[in-house]
Amino acid sequence: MALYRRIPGAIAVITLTNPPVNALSCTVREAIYETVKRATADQEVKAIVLCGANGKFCGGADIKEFSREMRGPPLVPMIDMIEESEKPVVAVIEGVAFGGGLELALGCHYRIAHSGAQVGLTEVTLGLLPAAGGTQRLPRLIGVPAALDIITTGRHVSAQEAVRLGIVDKVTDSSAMEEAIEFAKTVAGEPMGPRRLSLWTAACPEDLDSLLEGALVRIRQRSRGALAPVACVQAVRAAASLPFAQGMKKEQELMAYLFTSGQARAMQYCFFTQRAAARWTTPSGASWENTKARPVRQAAVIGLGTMGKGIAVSLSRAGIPVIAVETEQKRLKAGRKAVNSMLTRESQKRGLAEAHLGSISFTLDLRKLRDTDLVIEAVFEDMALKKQIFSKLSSVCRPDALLCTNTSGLNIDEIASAASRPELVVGTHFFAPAHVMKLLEVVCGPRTSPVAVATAMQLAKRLEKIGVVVGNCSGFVGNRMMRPYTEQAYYLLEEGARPEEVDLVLEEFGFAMGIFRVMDLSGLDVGWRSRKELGLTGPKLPPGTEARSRGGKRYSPLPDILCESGRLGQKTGRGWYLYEKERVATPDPWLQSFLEDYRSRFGIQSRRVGQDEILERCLYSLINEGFRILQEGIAASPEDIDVIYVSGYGWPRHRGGPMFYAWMVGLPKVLDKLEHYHRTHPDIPNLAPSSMLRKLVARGSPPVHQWRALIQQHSSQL
Ligand SMILES: CC(C)(COP(=O)(O)OP(=O)(O)OC[C@H]1O[C@@H](n2cnc3c(N)ncnc32)[C@H](O)[C@@H]1OP(=O)(O)O)[C@@H](O)C(=O)NCCC(=O)NCCSC(=O)C[C@@H](O)CCCCCCCCCCCCC(=O)O
Repeated sequence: MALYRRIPGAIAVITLTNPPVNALSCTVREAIYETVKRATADQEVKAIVLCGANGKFCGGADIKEFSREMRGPPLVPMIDMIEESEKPVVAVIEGVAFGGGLELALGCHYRIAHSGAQVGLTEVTLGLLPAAGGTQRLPRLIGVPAALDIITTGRHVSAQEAVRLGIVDKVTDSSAMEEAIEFAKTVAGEPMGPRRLSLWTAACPEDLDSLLEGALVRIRQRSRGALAPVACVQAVRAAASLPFAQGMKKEQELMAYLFTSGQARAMQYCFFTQRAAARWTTPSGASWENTKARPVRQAAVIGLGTMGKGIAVSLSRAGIPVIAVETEQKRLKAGRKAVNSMLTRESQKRGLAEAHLGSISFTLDLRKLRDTDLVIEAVFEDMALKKQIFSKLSSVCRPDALLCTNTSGLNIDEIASAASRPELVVGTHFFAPAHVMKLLEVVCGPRTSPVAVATAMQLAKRLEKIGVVVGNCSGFVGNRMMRPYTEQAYYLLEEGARPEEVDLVLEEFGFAMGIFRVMDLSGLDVGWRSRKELGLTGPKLPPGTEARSRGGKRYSPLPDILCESGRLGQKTGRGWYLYEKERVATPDPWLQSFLEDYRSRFGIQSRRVGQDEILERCLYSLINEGFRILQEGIAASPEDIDVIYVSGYGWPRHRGGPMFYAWMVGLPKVLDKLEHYHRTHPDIPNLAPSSMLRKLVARGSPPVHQWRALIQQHSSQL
């Protein structure tokens, strides 16, 4: 609703009241209409102040209403009505003014913000564009270039920047409300015509076309295939070139197109699932409701390799004092130098005062950890070494200290078996670079206690990461699903495709990088090491093993052969591509002839592999593994899998995540295609459709949010 009150000085105050973010729901819009009409009709009222309850102006349109039938008064005429008011309307921006919230404020004649407030036209992050006049009013207010940036990125703009750009008229460190009331009194009675943005012309650079073209290039690089940012550019072009009324018409047309696109639905799904994952409930019933996280006042990181350094920086940035441990003086010195320079860069970039950083001390002595609340071990992926460390930690640390292992796939239960209190052992799978990447897989072993999970999830929040609780299995959720996906990519090369063809298809789907470019970036030796560990190649491989088969299943030795010949990716200048200029991947003629030789050596008839087949085999095998993960209870819900993929594996947000995408494509189609590919390749068991997928198809392919109820509770590993 919106509350109305009259205060001395002939001011009407209208307060949007719809916790938690004062979203513009049907009821709120109705109330705004009514209260603005009342204020304009009241002879005693000379000016109107519009604010939000609980220190937040407005989080925009009510996103939940987008999936229902639209009811109530629309936003556009409501904002027009405010702008047309002869009495000045002053918006008080505290907390946030996002999306429709900022559009509402742009319809007001003045905007006064608190210094801690943020504004933004965030619709593009939901697969939409600002469709309550934002694409037309903002360019008129601050000029086309600045508005284009804000509208196409959806970024949050600080109050300081907002006043510099002219989005708000004034910023105050004290009460924005009091400031606005005093200000409203001074402008009461003035003509409002000059304050109506719809009457302004947008300041436009001479080279408008090249500005817009440049924006489209950046959009293609950042989010290839996403419709919303492109529509935003078109809407801003309309603001620059058309009268307001025609620009508004264009805005509405573009919105209608986006609104009914699957992309908007996918991105709104991402918005809600990310928040649902943070709420953390497991099928076994553990949740925030019944479990209290232990406070973390001091933490330790063991190992200052790439991951350990990033984790130490993350902890410090969250204001948590850290003890960093290494085994040798030389490594400790190098680690300290690297961490300190990372922190300096971080604080310069983010404008963090040193006082807000947690202190970091460096030591070779594990006994210094006796008072820490939480330890994150981040040494190499070596089970024996990790077990040795956990055994030592058990004797050194406090009995209630949480012991975390940063591993990308080792068995948490086995690591916990070396600790005296396995219930306090939890996996924390950070992603590289750990101080940048948002995802944290919180891995529960069979003995991990709810308190340990809650503490790790609370830590994720403090580190501003997206924590997702997963069960213990090789590769957990994310890496486990990557395996069949990567394997399909190798098989496609064996059958006739080229790395650049596979990558192009995946990049057109929306991944920032295709799988072969990703492998070159992270180093082919990472997978090689783990295949050697598993005895799939290298010295542990039994003599006489067939080159292209392991345990009766198809196997591709292609990546092993590349590694053996020293092609480890970008770091050696050669991998699946050639890197003559640093980081620039070019197709390598050597690889092409190597693949031809390989095919003829193994009698493989090379064929043209179509784009559909590339996409379907790569994605559906990954999705199929997702269904197996659900069936085994390794993930609590399909939404959790999708959050992991969107926030940690570059799955395009406008495709919602693998499980959501499967549902959008149609589960019967996914099943049908998997059956087809499995018939064609019976030696690839990953292509055999999982029983969970069959079950969902048999039940009529219910929407994703209903799958959780169908997952057998008793199989849950969580
Ligand atoms: C605001 C935040 C920054 C707050 O962050 P914080 O961390 O404090 O809290 P949470 O993020 O956890 O949120 C708390 C709680 O609130 C829920 N929530 C947040 N925002 C909204 C919202 N806008 N609507 C509904 N619910 C919201 C959130 O889910 C949490 O709930 P939970 O149950 O999980 O506790 C942060 O929340 C944030 O960033 N929010 C999103 C801000 C945003 O992006 N706003 C833009 C919204 S879209 C918009 O405004 C569109 C406008 O341009 C209006 C367009 C007009 C529409 C007209 C439609 C015409 C369609 C025509 C189609 C015709 C088709 C045809 O022809 O048929």
